[in-house]
Amino acid sequence: MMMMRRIISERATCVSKNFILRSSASRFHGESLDSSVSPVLIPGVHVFHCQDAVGIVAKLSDCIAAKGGNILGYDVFVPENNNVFYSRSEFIFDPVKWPREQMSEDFQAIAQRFGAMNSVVRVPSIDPKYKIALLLSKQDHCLVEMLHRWQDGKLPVDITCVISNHERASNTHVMRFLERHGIPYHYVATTKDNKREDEILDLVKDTDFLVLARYMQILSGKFLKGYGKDVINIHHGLLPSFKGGYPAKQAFDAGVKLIGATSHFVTEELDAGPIIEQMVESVSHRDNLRSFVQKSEDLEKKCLTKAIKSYCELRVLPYGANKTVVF
Ligand SMILES: Nc1nc2c(c(=O)[nH]1)N[C@@H](CN(C=O)c1ccc(C(=O)N[C@@H](CCC(=O)O)C(=O)O)cc1)CN2
Repeated sequence: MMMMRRIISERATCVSKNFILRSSASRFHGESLDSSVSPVLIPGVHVFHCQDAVGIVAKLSDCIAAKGGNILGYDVFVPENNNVFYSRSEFIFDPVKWPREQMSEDFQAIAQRFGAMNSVVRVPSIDPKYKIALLLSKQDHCLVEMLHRWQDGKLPVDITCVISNHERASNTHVMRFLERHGIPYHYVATTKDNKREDEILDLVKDTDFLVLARYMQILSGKFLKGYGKDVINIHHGLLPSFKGGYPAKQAFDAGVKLIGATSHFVTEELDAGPIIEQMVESVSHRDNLRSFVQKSEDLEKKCLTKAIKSYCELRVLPYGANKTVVF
């Protein structure tokens, strides 16, 4: 699982959109700025994971402050009996005073100083959006939700393509939406004996991560190794219960009083990867299988989009063998 293991030093590009935060009365270095002369400030996020040591927060916060950055939020997690340190900081800064390339170098220097296992910085208004491909089978409610959240800007990603082992008529809502937005749809028919993973790998080679939005084919270890980046799945059940197919029916047959959905990283073992997000809803004797399925589908749509948003905002970090820290 390659979650966020990249030490990213993206190339600076011009500020791609007017995503500017004017500091009306913000202060840094003690100067008080009024809106007539204040520089344009833009948001940045930095996540850090290293062996615990004294002075990490001081070094990281000084790195930001020394370049005139102003920290707006700072989360730290140091687990008990485990000598590791996690942090996520949100800050605003003047890209003229702190050029993007220099920012990567400055955080990289601290990462080297502490032998960090993870140090990722992102400036949403400068850095390229994450490129993702969406894989699905027959049901498309998760895909539709993802497309609508992407359309209303809540999912800051570039969808490079949609891949499915089911064909869809061109006059369907999904296909018309994809055509309108220039998102290619690839029908890759799979069989038990031929999962056509090499073709899928070729289609997704330029993405930053993959999203399985009800893709009902088990990906091989060879595929996951070959892809080498994160794959995020939505399971319409409350893992680790009810792994595998038809979890809503498994839950119904088990007489549960809570149903749920789980978004997790995909590993070779089915439905066993580190959990990113879970959502639950009560059910009762008054529910039937149809309402179990309907409630599960409503939960999984929300759970998946929240997990993808958290991932894009650098809130998700690997923790131990099979857990996550989600700031
Ligand atoms: N390596 C992994 N691949 C996939 C995972 C995973 O965790 N690791 N998650 C699944 C999604 N999934 C549940 O969320 C799931 C998908 C498929 C099956 C299953 O039994 N598939 C059958 C074929 C079913 C069909 O063709 O309709 C099979 O592959 O034999 C169970 C659970 C996505 N991939």
